[in-house]
Amino acid sequence: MPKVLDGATIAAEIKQDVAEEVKALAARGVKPGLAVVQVGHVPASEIYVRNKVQTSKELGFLSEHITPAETVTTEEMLALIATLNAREDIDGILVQLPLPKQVDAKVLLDAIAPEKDVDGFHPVNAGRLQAGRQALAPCTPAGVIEILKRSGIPISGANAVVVGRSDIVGKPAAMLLLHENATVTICHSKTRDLGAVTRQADILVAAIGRPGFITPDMVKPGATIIDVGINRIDTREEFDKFFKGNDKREAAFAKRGSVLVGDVHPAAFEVSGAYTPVPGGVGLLTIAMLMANTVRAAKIRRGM
Ligand SMILES: Nc1nc(=O)c2c([nH]1)NC[C@@H]1CN(c3ccc(C(=O)N[C@@H](CCC(=O)O)C(=O)O)cc3)C=[N+]21
Repeated sequence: MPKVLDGATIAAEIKQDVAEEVKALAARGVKPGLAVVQVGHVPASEIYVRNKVQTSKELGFLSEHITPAETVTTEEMLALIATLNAREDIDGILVQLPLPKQVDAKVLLDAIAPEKDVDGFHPVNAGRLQAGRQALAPCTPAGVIEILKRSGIPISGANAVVVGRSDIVGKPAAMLLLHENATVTICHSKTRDLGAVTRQADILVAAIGRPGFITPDMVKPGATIIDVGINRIDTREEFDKFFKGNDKREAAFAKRGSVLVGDVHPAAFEVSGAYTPVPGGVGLLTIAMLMANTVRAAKIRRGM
């Protein structure tokens, strides 16, 4: 039976560590400050943002939830970011994605002061990460490394295969794995004979954004699978592709009319030695690492 790498347990450990650091900072008169900017009402953003704001409050941060209207302009957003950049009490700025189409997301993300960029999306942080300098790394890939380390899965010397090359997940995950001395391969939609490559993986990171894309034949028996995908399934046909005969998921589907599935087909997990479930895996780590990044940003920026 494969081992389930429980995101909730590991996230709780990280948050415990962050809480200790917050206590030590408080003794020195410092409170980490996080500003979460949420534009308009993207249904998917509601849960995530609520979770981020709530967690930062629980940990004793100064927490600000800023909610510009759906109709906000790029100029207005730039003015907001300039204000947050200048504020002494704010250590981290997060602009929740996606943004409405009249707002130029790239221009905005590039305007966030790199030392306050707790998402690790700024090109300066991407460059620092790749150059092996002190950097704020993107939260999801940082969470992937934490899961592996805290679960005692050896990274050094392992064959790590990352499927997906996004700037937010795939690329930085590959870089972080490389820094941990894995032998890293990045695959994508043009990769020839993808299964032959993924079957070499001791650590398989799935960050494609397509439900159940990784099938059992693509997995080396005993491999560790980290499933980064979060896809909502809301038709019976799709449901049956992944969860036919699964009573627990059936109940969830009946209750809410939808369920989440990762980028890995549930049957592929059965071939693995250990895997992160969806939900309850990497997503929870993303939030915990945002908290860790904010404390780190506070310490660096305040010279501590
Ligand atoms: N600037 C920015 N930074 C982000 O980090 C960012 C973003 N924009 N836009 C959207 C994505 C998505 N994201 C998630 C965070 C937590 C869960 C999470 O907690 N998931 C839980 C619950 C999932 C559920 O029940 O819906 C789980 O996987 O178990 C998922 C996804 C952060 N993102």
